Amino acid sequence: MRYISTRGEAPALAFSDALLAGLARDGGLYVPELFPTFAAPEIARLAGHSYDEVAARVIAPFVDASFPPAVLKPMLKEAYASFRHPSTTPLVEIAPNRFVLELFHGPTLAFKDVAMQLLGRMMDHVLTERDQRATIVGATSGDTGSAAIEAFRGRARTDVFILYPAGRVSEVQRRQMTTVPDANVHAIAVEGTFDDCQAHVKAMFNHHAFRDRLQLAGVNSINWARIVAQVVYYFVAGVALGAPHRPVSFVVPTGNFGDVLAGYVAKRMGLPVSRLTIATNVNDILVRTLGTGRYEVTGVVPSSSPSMDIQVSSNFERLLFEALERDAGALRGLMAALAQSGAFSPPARALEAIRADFDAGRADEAETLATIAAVRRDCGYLIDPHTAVAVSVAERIAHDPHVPQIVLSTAHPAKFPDAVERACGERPALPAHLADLMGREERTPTLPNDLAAIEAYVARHARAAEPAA
Ligand SMILES: Cc1ncc(COP(=O)(O)O)c(C=O)c1O
Ligand SMILES: N[C@@H](CCOP(=O)(O)O)C(=O)O
Repeated sequence: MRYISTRGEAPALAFSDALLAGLARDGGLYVPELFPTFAAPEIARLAGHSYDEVAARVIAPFVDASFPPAVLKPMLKEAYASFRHPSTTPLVEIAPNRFVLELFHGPTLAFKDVAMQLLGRMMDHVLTERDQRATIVGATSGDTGSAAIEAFRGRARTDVFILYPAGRVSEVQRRQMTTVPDANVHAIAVEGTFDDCQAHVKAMFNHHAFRDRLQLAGVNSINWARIVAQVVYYFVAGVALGAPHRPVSFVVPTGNFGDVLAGYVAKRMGLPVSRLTIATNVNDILVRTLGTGRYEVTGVVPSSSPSMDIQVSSNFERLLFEALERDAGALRGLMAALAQSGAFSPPARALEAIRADFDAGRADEAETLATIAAVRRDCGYLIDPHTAVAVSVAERIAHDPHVPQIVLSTAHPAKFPDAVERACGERPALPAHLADLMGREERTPTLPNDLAAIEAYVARHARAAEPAA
């Protein structure tokens, strides 16, 4: 399997090279040359296997010679051994034929751990094979950062620099990043929004001299390995609820579009997915795009689901590439319009292709908080604000009641105790391994919203230019 850039002007790479490359050198995102497919009997045979066994089968067609089964299988076993639930990603029925897929049983209490626990091991493996170091730069609206820090802390071959928007993540999220004492970890507060942080990360990749000198690598969902690891739980949940013998649908709390894109990939691989519903908070650029046909960036509005306070939805580019029938020139045109005027209008046939697979809905603040309260009252079940956005949309979107509807639960409620308490009067406690989080010492520089200042900081603290130990 080779990986090509959505912008069509970067060299095609093998999996391990795409894993370390992050953003393609033409500014695009890597995608597989083609989507591997599973026939219905192969999908049926996934039933009854553990999470890591299913992962080994789903991921195998995407990787290269660095990850033969003898490497990949134990790596997956070890990655998911850190999850606190024996099923890794269990399903809970909250209404007839409506299920919550709990993705937050990993070490940092968000769905990002599912991919990041694997990505950390994969990168370390390739860097060791090549006797290389890397400087990881990432942007976070709260959860990618802590998951990446947890996955890479203390690793000899990597330094991790995470940019987060100052004052725009929850206190638990911030402390999960800023209280990690390992010397290779740098959690940096940036005086801007998540979109600013993500733009700085992409700009560092597009600054080729800087990128090469520091041996930059990416752990955001610009990294294809993140997407692949997330495809697994769509198969796990779908098969548990009757696929391939019957279709299932998914409702996905969405910001940067990595998670719901993984659902689309699962569908392209043969999982019978009837609908993929994009659920957003008031930062609803994707809902507006599907509704009006115009992708138009407006200002970010802070919400009680801060991880989804995103306007520039990075992975939408991968979907557009597919919807444009992989016409990289056409995609470059849309991305140039976005860079120039903050907006573009996909051609009608691309929009039609997107609407054939996706629905979209949004939940405002009142709806989100009311949903937390209602689910607690009616089901005795506590959900976080991101999950609540999706449950709220799931309840309102047109849907075939015979098709199981799976709502992705992307974070543990204890990551957002203030919002949950405001909604239902109950303050969820952190699990035992984080019980003393609020008392731990923080370490976090604040930098201006300025690329040069951020690059200077990274260059001063990264060890990548030194020879590997
Ligand atoms: C808790 C939570 N829910 C939902 C999302 C949105 O996921 P994505 O960015 O993959 O669309 C995020 C951020 O990625 C998140 O941290
Ligand atoms: N919501 C995310 C934003 C970054 O998304 P990613 O999937 O591209 O890493 C976060 O919590 O940081």
